[in-house]
Amino acid sequence: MFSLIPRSLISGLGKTPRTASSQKALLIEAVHLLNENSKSGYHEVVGDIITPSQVMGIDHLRDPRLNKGLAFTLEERQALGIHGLQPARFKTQEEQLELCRISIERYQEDLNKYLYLTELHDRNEKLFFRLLTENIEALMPIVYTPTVGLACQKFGLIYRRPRGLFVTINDIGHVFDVLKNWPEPNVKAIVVTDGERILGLGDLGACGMGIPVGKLALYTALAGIKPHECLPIVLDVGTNNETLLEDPLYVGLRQKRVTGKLYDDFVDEFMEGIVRRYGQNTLIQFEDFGNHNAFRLLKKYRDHYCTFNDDIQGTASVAVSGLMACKRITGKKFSDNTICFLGAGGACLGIADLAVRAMVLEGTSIEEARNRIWMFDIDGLLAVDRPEGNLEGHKKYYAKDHAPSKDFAGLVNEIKPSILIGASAQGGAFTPDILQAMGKFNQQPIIFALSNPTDKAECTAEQAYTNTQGRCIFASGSPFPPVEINGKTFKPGQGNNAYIFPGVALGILTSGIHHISEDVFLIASETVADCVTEDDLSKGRIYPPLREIREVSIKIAVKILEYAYKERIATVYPKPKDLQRYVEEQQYNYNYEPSLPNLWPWPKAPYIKTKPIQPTKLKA
Ligand SMILES: O=C([O-])CC(=O)C(=O)O
Ligand SMILES: [Mg+2]
Repeated sequence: MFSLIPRSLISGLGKTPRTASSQKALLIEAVHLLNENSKSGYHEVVGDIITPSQVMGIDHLRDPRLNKGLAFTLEERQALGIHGLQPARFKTQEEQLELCRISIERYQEDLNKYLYLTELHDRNEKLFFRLLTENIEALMPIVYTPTVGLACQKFGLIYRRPRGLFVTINDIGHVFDVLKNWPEPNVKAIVVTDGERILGLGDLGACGMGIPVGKLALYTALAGIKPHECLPIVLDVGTNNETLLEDPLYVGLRQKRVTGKLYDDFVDEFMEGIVRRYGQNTLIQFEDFGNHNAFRLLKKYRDHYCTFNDDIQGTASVAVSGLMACKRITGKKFSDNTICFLGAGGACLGIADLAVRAMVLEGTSIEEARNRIWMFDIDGLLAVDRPEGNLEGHKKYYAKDHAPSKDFAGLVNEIKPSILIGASAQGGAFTPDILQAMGKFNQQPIIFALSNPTDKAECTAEQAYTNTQGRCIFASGSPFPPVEINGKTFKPGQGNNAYIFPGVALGILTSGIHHISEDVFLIASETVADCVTEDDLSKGRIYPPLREIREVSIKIAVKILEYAYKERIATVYPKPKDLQRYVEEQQYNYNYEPSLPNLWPWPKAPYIKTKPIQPTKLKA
C-alpha cells in the first residue's frame, strides 16, 4: 500500500518542524500514524519530505536489501516498528563482519560455507557484499569456481529459495509474462545459461543456475554493479544428463533437451522479451552454453543486441592478457610463439582468434598468424583431411595440412610449442611427459590449464612447476595454492574470465554502448596486463593479485569509456569530465546507510522574500 505524508498530516500533529532532529521525530510519529492505519506495507513518504519508500515492521527485517540486523539504531527500530523483534544489542557492520568470519570458519566443508553465504545473501545483502568484497581472496573460491561447480551438482539438494528466473521451454509464447514476474523494475544486466556446459562438468540442466548467480555476485563484488540491476536466468530446455533425469532430487524439466527450430524460437523470444521488459540497452551475458550454440548465438545476436559470450570472449581476453604479461618475461613477440591448444571449443577458439588479432596488430599476416596455432580436439589434430571432419565454424581457420593424428603428446614433441593451452575439461591431460617436453624445448614454457573446476584442470600448478624445474609460467582457471620448489615459492595466477567480465560489464553499462566489439575485449586484455607489476612477474605471476581486481575493473571500465567516446559509440551524454570519478559514482555502496529519511533544515529560500508582483494589464 502506498501512502503520502502531506504537510497537512505533519501540521495535524500540531508541531512545526524547525531543526533536523525535530523533523525526524515528527516523521517518526507520522510513520507510526500511517502504520497504525495500515498495519503493514509500503509507505512512500513524499510531499514536503523527500524519502525513499519504507517497508514497515517485520517485513523490513525480512527484506535482504533493507535488513541491517542488529545495526538498526533504537530510533530506527522504533520508527520502523521492529523494536522488540530483535535482541537489545546494537552492533556495527564491522562487528557483524567479525561474526560472519567466525561463523564461516566453523564450517569444514566448502559447500557448507557456500550455503552459509547464500543464506547471508538472502538475509542481509549489504553485509554479504561487504564480506565478499573485502575478503575476495578467501571467498571467491566459494561463491565461484571451484565450489560453485559443486553447488550446481548438488543444486537439487541445496535449493531453498529463488535467486533468479527459470524460464522453461513450456513458457514459449509467454516468456514476457514470466519475465514480468521478476520483482525488480530496473534490471540492466543479465547472465543467462541453458545449463548445457556448466564449467567443465557438462550438461547440468536447470542446476546450472548456480553459475549466473555466482557470475552476478562477482558483478557486484568485483565491479560494484548494483545487485538489483542484475538478473540471473536459466533457460530450461531439458537436459540430456541421464543421471539427472533419473535423480528424484532434480528440479528442472524432466525431459531431453529441445533442439532445432523450437530451441531457436525460444531463445529469440527470450531476447525480444528482455528488450521489451528492460530496454534496448540491457546487457545479456551468455554463459556456459554448449559449444554448438555458443558460437551460433553469438554470431546471430551480437550485431542486434547488447550481448557477449563470456566463455568465448571473456576467457579469450583473460588468456591473451596473460600472454601479454608473458611477453614482458620472455621478451618474445606474440608472433614469435607457436601455440598448441588442447580443446577446440568456445574458450580455445576465442583465445586463438584474439591471439591472431594481437599478432596481426604486430604486423603479421592473418595466414601466418593462424599457421602458428595448432589445435587438438576430441577427434584429434584439426587436420584438413581428418576422417571425422568436424571442422565447422572457426575450426577450419586452424586446420592444418598435416596427417591426421590422435597422439597429443606426439604432436607436442613434433611442433615444439612455446605455449600450451588447455580448455578441454580433461583433468590431468597435460601429463608429466608432456610438461617435461615443454621444459625441454623452452627456457620458459608457458602453460595454461584453464578448465574448471579444479579437478578438470589439465594439470595442477605443482605438476607444471615440478616437471619444468620451476621454469614454466603457469596459469589456471581455478585457484591453486602456492608451490615451493627448492626454497623458491611460486604463486600461480588465476587465468579466469573474472578479471574481465565484471570490468567489461561496468564499462558497457556506464558508457551505454550497444554493440560490443572484439576491441572491447582487447582493451580489457591490455588493461589487465598493464596492472601486472614487475614484482608480480618476478614471482611468476602474470595476473594482478585477486585483491586488486576491483581496481582493475574500474580501470577496464574507464578504458572502455575512453574508447566509446573516441569511437562515438557511447550513448551517455554529456561526456563526464572525470571518467574514473564518474564510474566510481555509479558503484554500489555496501556500507549501511540510515534507514530513516535523511532530513535537513530547509534553508530559507531568498525568493520567498521578493515583493509580490503586480501583474501588468493586457493592452486592450
Ligand atoms: O566460471 C568460470 O570459472 C570460468 C568460466 O566461465 C567457465 O569455466 O565456464
Ligand atoms: Mg563459463
